[in-house]
Formats: sequence, C-alpha cells, structure tokens
Amino acid sequence: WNTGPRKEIYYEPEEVKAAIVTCGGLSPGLNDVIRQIVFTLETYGVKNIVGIPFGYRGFFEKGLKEMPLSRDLVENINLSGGSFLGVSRGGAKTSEIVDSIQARRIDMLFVIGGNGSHAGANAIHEECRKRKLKVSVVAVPKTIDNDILFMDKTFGFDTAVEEAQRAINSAYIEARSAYHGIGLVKLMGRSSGFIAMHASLSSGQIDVCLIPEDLLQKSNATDASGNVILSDFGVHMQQKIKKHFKDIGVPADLKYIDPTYMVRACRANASDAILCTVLGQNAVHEAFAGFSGITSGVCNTHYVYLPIPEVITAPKHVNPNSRMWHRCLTSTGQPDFH
Ligand SMILES: Nc1ncnc2c1ncn2[C@@H]1O[C@H](COP(=O)(O)OP(=O)(O)OP(=O)(O)O)[C@@H](O)[C@H]1O
Ligand SMILES: O=P(O)(O)OC[C@H]1O[C@](O)(CO)[C@@H](O)[C@@H]1O
Repeated sequence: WNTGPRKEIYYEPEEVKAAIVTCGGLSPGLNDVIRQIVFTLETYGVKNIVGIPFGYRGFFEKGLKEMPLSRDLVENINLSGGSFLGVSRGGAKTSEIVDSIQARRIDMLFVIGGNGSHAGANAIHEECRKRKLKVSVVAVPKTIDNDILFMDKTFGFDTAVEEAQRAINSAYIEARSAYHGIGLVKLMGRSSGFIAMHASLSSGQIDVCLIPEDLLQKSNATDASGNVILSDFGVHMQQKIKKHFKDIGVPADLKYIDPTYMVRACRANASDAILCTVLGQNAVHEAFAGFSGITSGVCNTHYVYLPIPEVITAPKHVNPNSRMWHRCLTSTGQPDFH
C-alpha cells in the first residue's frame, strides 16, 4: 500500500490513546523513530501518548509503569543512542499483553523491533481481532542486521556500516605496522552478513570477508526470545589463525577487535535519521488510516506498508550468488569459498 496521510481518518485524535514499545536489541535510530511518532501523533491532535518501558515486558511486569510522552519530553532524545524507553528480549505472553492493552484502553500500538518483535506484534493484532478490540497494531522494522525481508534497508544499518569503518581502519593500521601483522574484526549480523559485506565494500582495507551465511556454528542454547545463540566466531577465528601460524612455525601478530556493542549503541547517522523520520511519520499515518497488523518500510526505493506475516516468513540473507557478494569478492581479492 501507498504510505502517507489519508483524507479520511479512522480515529478521533482527541479520543486516542497511543502507546510506543521498543523490543529486541538496540539499533541506532530507535530514539529518532520514537520522537517522530510522538511529533506526528501530536500534529494529528493526540494528547494521550505513552511509552511502554523495556519492550513487551513493560506490559505485564510489576513495577514497570507506562511513561507519558510529549514533544517537549522527546525533543532531544535523538541526540543519543539506545532507546529512551528501554528494550528487552523474551517475555512474549500475548494474552497478558492484550489484557494490559485492554485495561489501559490503548487504541494504537507502535511496535519498533525486528523479526521477533514483528511476530509478537502480529500475535497481538490477531488476539485484538479475536476479542473484537479496535486497536491498530503497527510496526516499524528495526534491525541493525538488515535481515528483514523485502526491506531495502532497515534503520541503524547504515550507521553500523559507517561505524564499523573505525574498527576496520584500526585493525588495518595495527596489522600494517606490526611484523607479520594480522587484523581481525568481528561485526554483528546474527545469521545475515550484510554489515560485514557492506563494511568490507566501503572500507577497501579488507583482504577477506567472512559472512555467517557460510559459517554458522549453531549451539543448542537460546536467548530469552528463543533465538539460537551462535558461538563466538570471532574468538574461534582468532584461536584458529594463531594455531595455524604456530603449527607452520611462522610468527604472526594478530590483533582482534570486537566493536559490536560500540557500533550498536551509536546515535543514528544522517541517512538513518532521515529514514527514521519517514518511517516514524508513516507509522502514525498508517494507524490513523485504520490499518493493523502492518509494518512500514522502504522496498525497491518506495516507502510502503506491508502485511507483517509476509515480512516474517524468514530472515533475509546475503545471497552468495548475488552481484553484490561477487562485487565484494572482487574488491577484497579473496577466493570464492563456495
Ligand atoms: N514468535 C513470536 N511470537 C510472539 N512474540 C515473539 C516471537 N518471537 C519473539 N517475540 C518477542 O518479541 C520480542 C523481541 O524479539 P527478539 O528478542 O527476537 O528481537 P527482534 O525483534 O528479532 O530484534 P533483534 O533484531 O534486535 O533481535 C521479545 O520480547 C520476544 O519475546
Ligand atoms: O547481545 P544481545 O543484545 O542479545 O544481541 C545480539 C544480537 O542482536 C543483534 O545485534 C541484532 O539483532 C544481532 O546481530 C546479535 O546477534
């Protein structure tokens, strides 16, 4: 569907109670989205806007209270990284969340999160329909990993690629200056290597880029949300490289940098800040148009609304047969390991 404001709106702004929740891990730009949702709601005339603290947990965990939000309060939150509302994983209890939505008389729920949060948002939407509650549940895709289907990019990704350059450059300088130096940098991406691929393409200082599409080492452990915990491949590589050079009797001075949480906690860069602004505003137009169970994003250069079930069928991966991955291989000069 086309995005943007509609001539006819489904809600009477003065009667609306709107809630915002941020779930999953951090991504640069979360505060920019919260801020734009609040600004746009106020522009429509909504007076009752609240933030749900610490993800879905804020709906049912004792001691967590909703936060009244206003333009004055959120004016400057985009100046820092993180989430003004807090985030969390786990604790997805759909019926308790909907009980809480009902008790708080929420009409619009804005869920800012990744694949898991979208699955949660869809479950909340379904449960609201089942109970015949007139609640618009709309999502804004957030993932530093850029692993949401159909989206050209998700906010935070550009910032992550840019911020990763600092770590790559430091590793490069250390490696160049050391006798038999090697620099190793670990970047985030869970099961999708978009950050690594784009950071390699943009840096030009990389000799080998490895992506999880090739290298996944699964364990049986899961995090609070049920995501499989992958073993630390950076540490694994560090040990393997050291052992290899020891075994062949060649000195190697390996410097390992893991900048992952420094990258994730950054403030959004200019291009992500613009994306967040558009997505935040579109989410509010989406809710006022009466949509629910829908997410907004940028797909094939167009801003669009998409049904949540379509975008969560699977995470998006780097296609090892794609032009982009082959451009990366050409740029680094590494062999194709396939
Ligand atoms: N299938 C699901 N149904 C309902 N809720 C879910 C589901 N999967 C995850 N959730 C809930 O959504 C929230 C966020 O999930 P998760 O921790 O997987 O992060 P995410 O949204 O995928 O973001 P990130 O990209 O940072 O990992 C958690 O509170 C989790 O319990
Ligand atoms: O350590 P945390 O907060 O559970 O998050 C780690 C995961 O979150 C992400 O940054 C984003 O989803 C992944 O790349 C990573 O695997």
